Parts: sequence; structure tokens; C-alpha cells
Amino acid sequence: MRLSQLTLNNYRSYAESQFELHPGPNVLLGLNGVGKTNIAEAVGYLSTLGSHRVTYDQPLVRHGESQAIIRAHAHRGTQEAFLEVEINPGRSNRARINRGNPVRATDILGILRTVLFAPEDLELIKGSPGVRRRLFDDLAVQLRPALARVRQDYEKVLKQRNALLKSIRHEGFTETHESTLTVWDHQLSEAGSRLLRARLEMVAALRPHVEKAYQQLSGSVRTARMVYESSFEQQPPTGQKELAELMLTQLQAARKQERERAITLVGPHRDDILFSLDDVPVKGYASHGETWSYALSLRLGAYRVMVDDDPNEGAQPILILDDVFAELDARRRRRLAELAGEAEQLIVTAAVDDDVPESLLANAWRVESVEQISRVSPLESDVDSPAPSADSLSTPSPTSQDDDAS
Ligand SMILES: Nc1ncnc2c1ncn2[C@@H]1O[C@H](COP(=O)(O)OP(=O)(O)OP(=O)(O)O)[C@@H](O)[C@H]1O
Repeated sequence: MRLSQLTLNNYRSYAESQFELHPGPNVLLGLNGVGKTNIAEAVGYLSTLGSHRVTYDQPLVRHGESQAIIRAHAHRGTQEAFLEVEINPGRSNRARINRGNPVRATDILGILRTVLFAPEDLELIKGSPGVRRRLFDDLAVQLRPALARVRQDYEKVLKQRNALLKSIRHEGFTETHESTLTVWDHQLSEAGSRLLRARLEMVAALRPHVEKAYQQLSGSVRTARMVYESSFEQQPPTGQKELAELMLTQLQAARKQERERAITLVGPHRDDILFSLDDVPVKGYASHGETWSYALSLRLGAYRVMVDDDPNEGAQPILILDDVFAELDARRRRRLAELAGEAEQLIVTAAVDDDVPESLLANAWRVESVEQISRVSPLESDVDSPAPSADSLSTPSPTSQDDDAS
């Protein structure tokens, strides 16, 4: 999979900018704060409708504006699609496919697949369980877009149920409360069991790939392991019907405690995934370098899971490495470059040219400012080629660069 053209309107620091992207590596170089990550983030947003930096949309819209639009030409083998997403904070986001009528933004999920690794991913190890749950849920949604709805339903019922438990604590428990809780228990178990089943599948699919990626990246013989820790009092079964039944039983058993604490105590929103190297937990124990390698292995593993899911020519996800190389030692950089170099399209951002392995620098761009982006000659990476004009910025296509060079 790849993008050939990306246009940003009022997205983050970009008022109106267009970028040409190439198959293979695309490296964005430039000083801190010039807008490199904003581009990488926009590509990720097109495939997940979420940002790796914020959990809500407002910061994605250029300060002072009310709407951002991301447009892109996406290619999957010989198929091509023109994708457009409008980000409307406070209102529903919309999408358009091949310049058709506006549809719900979630309708574009599944068309473009990306895997993005960024420094924020250290939170996958160090952060709260919610960050880890999101990793598995996002991956499941990229593979099975219908799960986006299940996830929304689960969160909605959970919120309503928690609000009811709070009012029970204040107002006392009545028969009406009992029957409403019973209805919501069924709805929560239905959506929760689907979500949990998808997560368990993702854990099983990721496990061997993460183990392999960790060994390839670090050269270590230690085994990267992961264990799903469920809020159920027993090992969750694998079938969805059995999961739903078990969740219902556990909710009913927890009812007294839930009324006392005014919170839903059973379900996938309470779960965690324990990462370890051999039998030693990563969180709280691993070194900084090991933590980085583990987090990166999770993303490379996700990349492989997507490739397994659709092994067709041209279906590989776009791999995005945002500000990653600076944190790795020389051996890990080289290994990452080898692994990432296999991607049909790779987008890399870096503040320091020397941090990026030379093998990836064939297509590098110097981001000076949001209005000024120019190609970097692979041989003279410190000499900028003439900058394209500002305002409606379009980075030069390979043909025009060749013309410039001649
Ligand atoms: N909604 C917004 N409106 C206007 N400007 C924004 C918005 N969000 C972010 N910015 C600006 O975008 C810039 C950050 O861009 P970005 O994160 O892409 O930088 P970067 O080149 O990746 O930097 P670094 O190398 O430090 O990671 C900052 O100057 C920030 O103020």
C-alpha cells in the first residue's frame, strides 16, 4: 500500500500544502518543531481516524480554524482510491471516497493500513493499561473495521452503566434500577465479548512476530512474551458466545461490589496485557534500550500481522517511523533500517540527518518550515536544493527534480 499524494488543509501547522510521496523510503529531515511529525501523523490519521499524540481532534485543526481536511491518493496494487477526511471538532467527522458523497468517517476505515512507531510508544510499556488495550483494539479495528462500531457501543453502554451505578449510590437501589442494569449487562456482555475475542486473537497473532522482531532488533536471545490479564476470575474461553455468557455471570456476581464502588468492575475495559522478557516484566524492570526495543517490536509485529492478514502484492501497510532513529544505538538503527526497508512505502522523520541510516536516504526532504520543503541530495545531504514557492506548496516530483539537477 502507498500514498502518492497527500494534501493538508488547516491540518496542525499546515494551511494548504501538498506533498508527493514515493514508493520505498520517504525521509523528512528538519529542525525540531518545523512540522515533520504533523505530516506523519496525518497519514496515520487517514487509516485509524486517530492521532498517536492526542486522544481528541481539536489540536489537529490549525489554531483559529474550525475544520481540517486530509486528502490522499492511495494505491493498493493496481487499485487506486482518492480519500478525503474532514476533521470537525465538536461535530461529526466526514469522509469522501473517490469524490463521492460524504459518508461517516468510519466508512474509510480498512481502506488504508498503516503502522506508526513514535517515541510516544514508550507509553505502551510504561503507561497505564488503557494505552496497551488501545494498541490491540486499534490493530483489531484496522483488520476488521466493523469492530469500530462494537468498540463505540461498548464504551457507550459502559458510560451509561457507570452513571447508573453512581446514581444508585446517591439515590438508593430500586427495582427499576435492577431491570435497567440487567438490560445493560446483556448489552455490555454482547459488545464486550466481541471486543475481548478480537483482542485475544490479536495477542495470539502478535506473539510470535513480536518475539522474532525483538530478537532481530536487539540480537538478544531473551524471549519477548505477552500474557493477557483478564478481569474475569477464570481464564476466558475463546468462543464469543461462551465469553458473553461468562461476562454476564461475572457481572452478576460483582453486582454488590459494583454498587458499593459505583463502577463497572468486569469487562475488557479492566484488562491489561503483561509484557515480559523471559519471565521478567518489562515495565519497571527493563533498561531504556530494552524498553525501546520491546515497544518497537510490538509495532513491527503489528506490521507482520497485517501482512499475514492480507499477503497480496501491494497490500502491505505503510510503515511510519516518527523520530525513532535518534533513540537507537548503531546496531539497532542498522537492523531497523533493514527490517523497515522491506516496506512498500516507508515514512521516516528525523531532526538530525546523521541519525538516519544511509540506506534510507535515497528520497529525503528538508523541511525548513511549513512553506519550504526541498529535496535533499543523497550525496550532499547538507546542501539544500532550491525551495519551491510558498503558499500552495507542492514538493517537486521526481521528474522535476531530475530536470533541476540537469
Ligand atoms: N493545531 C495547530 N495549529 C497550529 N500550529 C500547530 C498546531 N499543532 C501543532 N502546531 C505546531 O506544529 C509544530 C510542531 O510540528 P511537528 O510536531 O510536526 O514538529 P517536528 O518537525 O516533528 O518536530 P520535532 O523534531 O521536535 O519532533 C509546532 O510549532 C506547533 O506549534
